[in-house]
Amino acid sequence: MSENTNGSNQPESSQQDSTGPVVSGRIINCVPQLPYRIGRNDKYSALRGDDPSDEWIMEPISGNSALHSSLYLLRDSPDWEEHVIGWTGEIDPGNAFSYIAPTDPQKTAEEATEDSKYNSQELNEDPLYLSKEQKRAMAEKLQSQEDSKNKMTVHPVWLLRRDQARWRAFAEKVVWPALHYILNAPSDGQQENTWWYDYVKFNEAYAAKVAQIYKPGDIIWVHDYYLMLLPQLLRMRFGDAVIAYFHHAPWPSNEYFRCLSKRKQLLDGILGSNRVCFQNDGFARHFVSGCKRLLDSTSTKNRTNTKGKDEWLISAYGGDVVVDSSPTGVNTELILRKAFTADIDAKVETIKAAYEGKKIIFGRDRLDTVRGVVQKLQAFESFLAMYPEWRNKVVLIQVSRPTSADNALKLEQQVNDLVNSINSQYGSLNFAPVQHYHMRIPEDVYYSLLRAADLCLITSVRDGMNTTALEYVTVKSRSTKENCYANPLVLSEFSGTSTVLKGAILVNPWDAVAVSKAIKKALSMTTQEKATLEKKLWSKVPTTQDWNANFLKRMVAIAEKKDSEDSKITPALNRPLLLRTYHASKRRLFLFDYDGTLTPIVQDPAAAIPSAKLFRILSKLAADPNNQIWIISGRDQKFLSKWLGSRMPQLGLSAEHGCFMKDVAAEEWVNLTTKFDMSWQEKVADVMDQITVQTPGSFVEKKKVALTWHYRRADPEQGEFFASKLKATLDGFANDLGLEVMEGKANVEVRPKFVNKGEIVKRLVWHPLGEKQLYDDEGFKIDESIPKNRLPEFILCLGDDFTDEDMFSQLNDIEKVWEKKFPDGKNECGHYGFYPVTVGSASKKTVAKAHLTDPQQVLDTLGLLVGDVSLFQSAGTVDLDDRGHIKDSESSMKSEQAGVAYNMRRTASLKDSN
Ligand SMILES: O=P(O)(O)OC[C@H]1O[C@H](O[C@H]2O[C@H](CO)[C@@H](O)[C@H](O)[C@H]2O)[C@H](O)[C@@H](O)[C@@H]1O
Ligand SMILES: [Mg+2]
Repeated sequence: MSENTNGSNQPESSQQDSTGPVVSGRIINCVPQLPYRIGRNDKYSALRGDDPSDEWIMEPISGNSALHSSLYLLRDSPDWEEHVIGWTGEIDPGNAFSYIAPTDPQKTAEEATEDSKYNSQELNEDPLYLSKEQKRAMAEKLQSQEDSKNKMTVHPVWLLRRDQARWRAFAEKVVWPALHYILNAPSDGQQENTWWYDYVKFNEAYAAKVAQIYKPGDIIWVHDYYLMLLPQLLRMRFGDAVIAYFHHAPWPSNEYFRCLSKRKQLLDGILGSNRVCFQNDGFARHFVSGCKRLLDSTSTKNRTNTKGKDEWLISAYGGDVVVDSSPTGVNTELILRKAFTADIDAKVETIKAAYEGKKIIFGRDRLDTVRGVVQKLQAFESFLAMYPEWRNKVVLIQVSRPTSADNALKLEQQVNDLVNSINSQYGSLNFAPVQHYHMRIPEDVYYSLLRAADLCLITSVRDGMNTTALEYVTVKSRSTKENCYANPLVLSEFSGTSTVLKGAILVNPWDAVAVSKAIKKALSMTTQEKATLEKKLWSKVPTTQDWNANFLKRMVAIAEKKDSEDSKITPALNRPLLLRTYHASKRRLFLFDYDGTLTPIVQDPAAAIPSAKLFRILSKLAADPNNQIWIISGRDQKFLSKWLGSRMPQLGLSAEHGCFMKDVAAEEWVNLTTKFDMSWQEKVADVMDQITVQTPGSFVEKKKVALTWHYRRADPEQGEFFASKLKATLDGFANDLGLEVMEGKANVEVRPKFVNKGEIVKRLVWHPLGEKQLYDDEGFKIDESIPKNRLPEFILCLGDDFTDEDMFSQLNDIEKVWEKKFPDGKNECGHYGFYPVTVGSASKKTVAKAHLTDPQQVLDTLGLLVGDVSLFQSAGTVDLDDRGHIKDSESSMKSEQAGVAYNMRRTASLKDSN
């Protein structure tokens, strides 16, 4: 199958008209980790001669209950065939290696020492060599964990290198803190770069896995911040795919998100999706705002449904990405079934009896800084201080799940100190008012505590969706003798859950006095008040069933709509493919816009001068005699000559949006507008001057032909307002004068209509590459007799703005002509080597076939072509082996050989011990 110029391995036509079914009925769920823990069973199973796959145990893991219950419900749904792709998590090698050469009483001390040395080295070097057969056996075993009638197929992502925690590092140590309003300490960034490298590879491993099973019409559902790059990696491969990204965690204000060094790459990665969904409107709004500020995206807002939910359309890279919210829920049916059994009734009775005469406040949180355990304890201490009448009458049972966070020990210490302080002040020999359990508790104990509780207290300072709150309200909805029906919930207003349980007693966890008052209020509520509150909350608990159904319903609608022409998504440029085509071609033409493409946009137009890096890369490109480079800009001749032409005469230049041209290696400029009446300039300048007076900070750039009104330094709202006013005024007479009015980046430009960047592109492409440009007074005519082998065979055209669309559409038109004229002239990838690529997302729609995020990515991409930047630095599409090494690299081969050797030794050792 041929690859098209954006690198999808679907035929080009399939990007235009969907070839597969709109929806296939299959969901590919990409989750950060499979819902199982995998580890060695025991060291003896192999010795017993059992099947090697029996050495492994796989057990369901707790945590992330919303996501896991969604996976299980979809598995049982008659409407969908579910595929789950997920990392195995850290595989526990257990004691596996001690039996390679078990200590043999017959051996000498020296031999035994040798053995243990050998074994410990093995363990340290790579405890996780699994042969292909073992991996297959484990995958089958994972599959068989599910019941036989299920329709869920599990596809493990194996990443078996040493230090398996590396795969989490960037997500957990860099992204997670920013999402939770925590700023990391300043650093030289070296370690972060290593983590980033692993993060990219982690995402790429998923992309490779999806590619193995993807069929047109599948819905790909990517979950959470470990996989932010995956949507874009998939978009590069499957231009037509229906991709959703659901962000389970909170999304921060841009003031925090923008502190991440990889902020643009992360946003860019997510925006490969058709839909980006959050737990609530607030998070979605922050995301939209971040995209506007960091990527220069535009957005429109719709109020979509009767529930008053907001929905945005972000125009990113030429396509519309839906941004909305849909809170995850819990499986209320299952919870009620599990929480109300005879066994749990008995456990509730026991708990109640243990704290007879006392009210039970319950909390269960992960022990990290954002779950607010410290705040909770401080508030409880204040409560006992403020309300002495409650002393000895209330107990706080706090279950804190351990974490491996860097600061876990410090936090544990702080929590222990607080618990000790409260218990020593307000407790006695018989009773400690805080019962703190720093552990995971089994599900039955958890349900028993939820049922026994008189109050649930959640004081997190930041979370996406707190399922404990939802589970508590669910359990309290049932009235039984032991259940303490309708007991209330005190909930932090900073928890994502507060946006769905708006009726709960909401508190600011930073205000210990307010929380104390809320505890008092909750504990003093009458039965009637409690029942009313519970009724209100229970009706709002989102269920996983509804979440799945609504989410997928919307995705189906998006899949159906995406076929309409106005909602195409432009994928990221496939740089490996670009590089391949570049190397395989000789007659190469580069057509570059300048501002916003080769240089970043800055406040002052005069300050946007070329960087040393740009010169270095352009010089290297131009040094290859097969390359011809043109800068096609809105800038005037003076600027282009001064900053580019004088330093690199080998560049071709076009100024003022196609009004002037200077041929490659020539000195003189040619004016293509000599025959045009220029009296319009005065009229346009007058109108612009009037608007300038009304818009402080704005100014007019008067070029030889074109005029540009700039408002970047004006107040943004005022600038936008007067820009549209100016455009409307100019549009009123532009057509009659043969002018075009263009809205650019914080500017409004006017030039004669008959010249544009597209006309220049037409002239350059329909021209024997390397020959002098000829001009005559009759204007430019296409010479269709030029043989294909003298025309360019690689054209990279880059531009960021509205005016650059003329270049892209010209290339698209020429491509169509060539399809007819040179049907056999395609390259080995099945196209003509045309790469119309937009930079960023200033214009809402683009006819470009691919995008690059910003000028930095442009330079990286050009650097890639001249060998300055490695493929990896230029980001994306590196195939990995199962251990996370780059496929076919030296380290991959070494690792493979070591694995084979290891397995041989192991087998021999097992034989010996039998
Ligand atoms: O076709 P281009 O090479 O992209 O040039 C388009 C216009 O770019 C310049 O203005 C823009 O860039 C400035 C510097 O970053 C920025 O301050 C301004 O807000 C942008 O509109 C230039 O001044 C114009 O003459 C070009 O037509
Ligand atoms: Mg530009």
